[in-house]
Amino acid sequence: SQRLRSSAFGVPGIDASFDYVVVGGGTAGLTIAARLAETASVAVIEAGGFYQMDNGNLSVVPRNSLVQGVISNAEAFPPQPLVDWGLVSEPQPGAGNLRYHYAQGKTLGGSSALNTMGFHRGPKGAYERWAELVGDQSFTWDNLLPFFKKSCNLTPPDLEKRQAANATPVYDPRAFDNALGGPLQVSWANWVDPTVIWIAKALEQIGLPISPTGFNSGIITGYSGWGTSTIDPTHATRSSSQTSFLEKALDETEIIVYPNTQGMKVLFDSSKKATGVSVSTAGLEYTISATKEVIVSAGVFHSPQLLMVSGKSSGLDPPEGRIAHFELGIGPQDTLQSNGITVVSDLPGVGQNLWDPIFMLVTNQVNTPSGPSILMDPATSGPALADYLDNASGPYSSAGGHFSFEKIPDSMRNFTSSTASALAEFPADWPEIEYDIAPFPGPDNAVIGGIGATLTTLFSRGSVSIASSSMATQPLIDLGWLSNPADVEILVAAFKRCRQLWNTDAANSIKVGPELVPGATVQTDEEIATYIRSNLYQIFHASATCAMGKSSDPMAVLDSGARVYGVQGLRVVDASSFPFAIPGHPQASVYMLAEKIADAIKKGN
Ligand SMILES: Cc1cc2nc3c(=O)[nH]c(=O)nc-3n(C[C@H](O)[C@H](O)[C@H](O)COP(=O)(O)OP(=O)(O)OC[C@H]3O[C@@H](n4cnc5c(N)ncnc54)[C@H](O)[C@@H]3O)c2cc1C
Repeated sequence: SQRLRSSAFGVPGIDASFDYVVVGGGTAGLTIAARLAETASVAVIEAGGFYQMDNGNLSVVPRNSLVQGVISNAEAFPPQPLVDWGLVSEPQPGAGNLRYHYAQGKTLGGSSALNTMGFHRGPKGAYERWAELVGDQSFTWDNLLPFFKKSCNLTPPDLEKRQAANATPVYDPRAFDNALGGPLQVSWANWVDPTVIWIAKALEQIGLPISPTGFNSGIITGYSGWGTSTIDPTHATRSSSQTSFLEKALDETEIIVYPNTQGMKVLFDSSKKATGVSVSTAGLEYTISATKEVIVSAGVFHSPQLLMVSGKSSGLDPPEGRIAHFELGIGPQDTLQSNGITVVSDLPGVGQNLWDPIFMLVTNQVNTPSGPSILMDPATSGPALADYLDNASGPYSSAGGHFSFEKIPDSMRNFTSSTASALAEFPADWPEIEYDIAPFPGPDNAVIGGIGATLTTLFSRGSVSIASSSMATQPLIDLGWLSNPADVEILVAAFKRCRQLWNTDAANSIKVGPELVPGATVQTDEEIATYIRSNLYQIFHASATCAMGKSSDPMAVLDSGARVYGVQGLRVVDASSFPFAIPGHPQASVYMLAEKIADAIKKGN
């Protein structure tokens, strides 16, 4: 018989034991927990609650994902403490020496509940590189495709609702297999912004034709096109790991969730096997034990932090005569020791290798009707709301959904030889730039068109470290922005491409007045670089702070099964486990990885 929904939640303050304990009920965490719960007992420890209650329509309505204040990268961002961790970076010398707020979901669903819903898979070459770096052919595109497919369900585009003949999605349906019953909803938005349609035309005019396969078949570079989003098309609401994987698991398994509960330390026995997690719910501390494994899925900043401050033990031989409980950590020895933590596994790579793809914008005023102007004008905003509620279409139903990727064309590659040879190391199908189109509101109901360029080959590396031995203290985040001059060179070339885009016939037909930002005074490479350094944004694709790699790689943290080197019974499965930032948007790969590792665990690997 069906259990009560309320039976699915753990009782705070009471110790309990499960086969698997997953720390972090985010994108990867809920996916792996839901899959493991099909055959085992599983607890999920999540620091946040339900975003539908804690962030209302801001997290549910697609349009709002683009405009919610919490995605501001300003140090003085508008806080949303119930759904965002409020992380702020260390000053970034490469980017105006400013500190940047970096939104990260703190809710069941994690960042899949805060993101802008773009969904696509990376290029085949990126996964071949992953396979090479970890020495495991199960990471090649062909071998990963079943896990990509398993996670999601595709709904074909609704052309009647989209009402945009110039934005008809082209895709290869063989990239999906709905018969597998993947719970994540993937679809095309039921509305397309007219400004985006014009700029998409401009992209074609600079040499990026519409992709014949779409962006889920492992081919992305050299194409533009209408991409999929994690939107449930029935009501045009967000599909997150919570609405998909967790909902399914709550109905069909015995999964137990501890919401509003923070994992504070992983616990180990004397053989360095993870035995559970010390957790805290509103200050109440207790232990959730794992008879089989602890899986850390706390995201790109908190997973390395948790490894570094974990855990506690009374069983290991105490150093220097200390007895009973002492702090243990997994990570760089120096960092741990200076925070009074005893090293359980000296892994210098923990928190290192942070890839954070960055982007910058060139903007112009445009004369096209657009989401921002439609929703600001009372004459059109009411009908738009009715269209959303009645038909699941109109501006509220879309979070964007246009992708394009390229390598900088030969005619514009004035790179230094060191940058050129570094770029040549990337696989041939790995793009250097992604273009993102964003219409936003200007003064007097004007529409500003933004063409953004994101670096997808990235040479700068940041890091995550700790300021104390407690998870209650924010991690120290150095984003590393533009610390490598090659990134500046490539972004300068990308900036010029953005101007080329704005000077196509298509863009000229909607442009009003002179370039707004940065404007005509910025011309030389040096002026462009200066502009970029002080107008830089993250695209929230930070990855690879607990990178997988071969055991011979001193910076590797995880083996290809996502097991932490040097201890037993502990894996890290989330965007931190990637060896690099997958070019483009990562969430499809996060879901895939969680599916893959769940499958491996179930098969005893
Ligand atoms: C604003 C924004 C926009 C984005 N847009 C896109 C997009 O359009 N397309 C795309 O593909 N990707 C996008 N991304 C990136 C993508 O969403 C993330 O890469 C992905 O969701 C990361 O998944 P994860 O499992 O690694 O971490 P998360 O989903 O962030 O999950 C980590 C979870 O762990 C919890 N947690 C952390 N520490 C603890 C602890 N100690 N105890 C208990 N719980 C803990 C957190 O609360 C969170 O729920 C975006 C991200 C953001 C933030």
